[in-house]
Amino acid sequence: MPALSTTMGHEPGLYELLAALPSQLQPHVSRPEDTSFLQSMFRERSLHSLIKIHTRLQLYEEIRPLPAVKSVSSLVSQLSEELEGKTSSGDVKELLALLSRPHVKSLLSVHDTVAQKNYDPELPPLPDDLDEDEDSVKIIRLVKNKEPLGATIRRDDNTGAILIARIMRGGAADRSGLIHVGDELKEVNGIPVEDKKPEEIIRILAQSQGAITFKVVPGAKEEAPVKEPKVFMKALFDYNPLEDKAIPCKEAGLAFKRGAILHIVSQDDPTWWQAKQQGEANPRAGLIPSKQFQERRFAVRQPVTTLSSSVRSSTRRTSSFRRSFRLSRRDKKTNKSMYECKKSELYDTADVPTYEEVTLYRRQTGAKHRLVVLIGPTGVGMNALKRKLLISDPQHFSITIPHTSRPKKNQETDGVEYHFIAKHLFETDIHNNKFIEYGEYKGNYYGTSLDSIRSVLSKNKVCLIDIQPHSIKHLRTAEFKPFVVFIKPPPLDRLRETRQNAKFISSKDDKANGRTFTEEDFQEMVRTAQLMETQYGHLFEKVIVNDDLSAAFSELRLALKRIETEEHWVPISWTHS
Ligand SMILES: Nc1ncnc2c1ncn2[C@@H]1O[C@H](COP(=O)(O)OP(=O)(O)OP(=O)(O)O)[C@@H](O)[C@H]1O
Repeated sequence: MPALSTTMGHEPGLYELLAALPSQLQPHVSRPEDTSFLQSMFRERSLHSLIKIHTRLQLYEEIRPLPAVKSVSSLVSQLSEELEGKTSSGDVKELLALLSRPHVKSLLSVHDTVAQKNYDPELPPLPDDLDEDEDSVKIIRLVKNKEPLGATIRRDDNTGAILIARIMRGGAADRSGLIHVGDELKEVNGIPVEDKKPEEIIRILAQSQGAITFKVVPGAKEEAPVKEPKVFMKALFDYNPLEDKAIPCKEAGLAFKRGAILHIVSQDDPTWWQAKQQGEANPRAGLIPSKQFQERRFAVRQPVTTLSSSVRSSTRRTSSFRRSFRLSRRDKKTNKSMYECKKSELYDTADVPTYEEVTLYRRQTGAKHRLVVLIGPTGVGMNALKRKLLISDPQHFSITIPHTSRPKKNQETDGVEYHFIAKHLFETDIHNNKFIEYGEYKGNYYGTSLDSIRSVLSKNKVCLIDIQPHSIKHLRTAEFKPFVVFIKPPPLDRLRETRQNAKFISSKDDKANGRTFTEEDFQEMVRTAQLMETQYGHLFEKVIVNDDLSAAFSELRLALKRIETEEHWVPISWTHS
């Protein structure tokens, strides 16, 4: 192929690139006819001309020429008039002949249009014989690219008219500002829609490409310009409009995952809100089920399997290390009852995971830290992670001191290993809801009190606790602002590999009883983790898979650093106490 001309001199690189393109593209082109097509395309004179124009335009961008006069046509007609009487000179005759040529006249007129920036088309005058009573009809032309138009339609039950039901915020229809809710649709691309079903109209729209013409009768009241409300919701469930039978228009729906932050731009419709996903570039809002509607739908569904939330007894004593008291210590006798299916349990509608209103929050320097709550199946490594955090920075991290009603041993100090209190006082505290969790082991009570958490937080330290997931809701207050981290076991093969030498009970006290993990332990761990995630996943702000312990620790450390220093989303109710 001959080298392309580089005589323009401005962009030799571009010409060289064009010349080199066919050989560069060679490996990607399989058919010979495609190769010859490419070669002839790059040789094409019009392409070369386009490049020249492009280069010139770039030059103009830099110099930006300004017109000397705005109306050169009138100047020329003045000049022609003055020269009319002096036609004796041959030059004057030639000039007059030139100036009167249609091409030159058109060129001058184009110059004036550009100089005056007069680009608007001239509209024909309105006819004089307009019927005042006739509905004013608007003809609207929208250019449709790949994105949907962002409007939904419905048939009016009384009149049978096809009306615009919704305009999606930020969508093509909304951006045009020409179509409004309540407008009556008469025609699409010249096809009358009165006798058509909404689905048929949608099909016509979907099949149309490029410019679409609508004939509409404007609705009675124009929508007042709406200010986008600043409501942000955290999604507590996964949503896929394509699987939702109730949504009025699947294409208009917005899919999202649990944990997504949604900017709710319209709550006008009590059933279908409009929302945009925070942090996503798409300017068009999509339909999502409203909180109320989603709650109603969920309320009729029963959870298949739930982790029991009522087990309060038969627990083992926790280790001296584990001061944050936890009832899930695996005990062959009690384990079954803790995780069994409770089909009879009524689903608490307050727990229906739909949306939670959130706001951005940044911890002020010196303000109390958020309470760090680790959740996970027994044996997954919560203690190991807490221990690593404590060792990494003992001035910064701390754990709670549990209460017990058992007698103090000689080597123990009250308020160090435990707060030792009498049984009847323990029972009074249980009665007064002073414990976040408590249990009984060999006739003695053990428990973690809310005050023990407060005590750590008031020292301006990060308090680390691990609790049963059903206890989280009692801590979800402005006071504690819990940061809930789910410690998840890796897949079974990785559990077997990484826990070969690990002891089930990790504490010093229980070392004598420590044994290695069995296959049953691993399966139980994975199964429980799945149940926890299904039932309480919406409460987890962070999920860390504890495969390699050091990696899990680094991930946890980083997450904790972030919530201490960076802005992040928290429930709005936590910020105005
Ligand atoms: N990623 C890991 N790789 C290998 N061993 C691990 C890992 N994480 C934890 N372990 C080991 O597994 C055992 C159980 O861990 P740990 O006691 O921290 O679990 P836990 O979640 O606190 O359970 P429990 O609630 O029963 O106390 C310990 O011996 C610990 O050292």
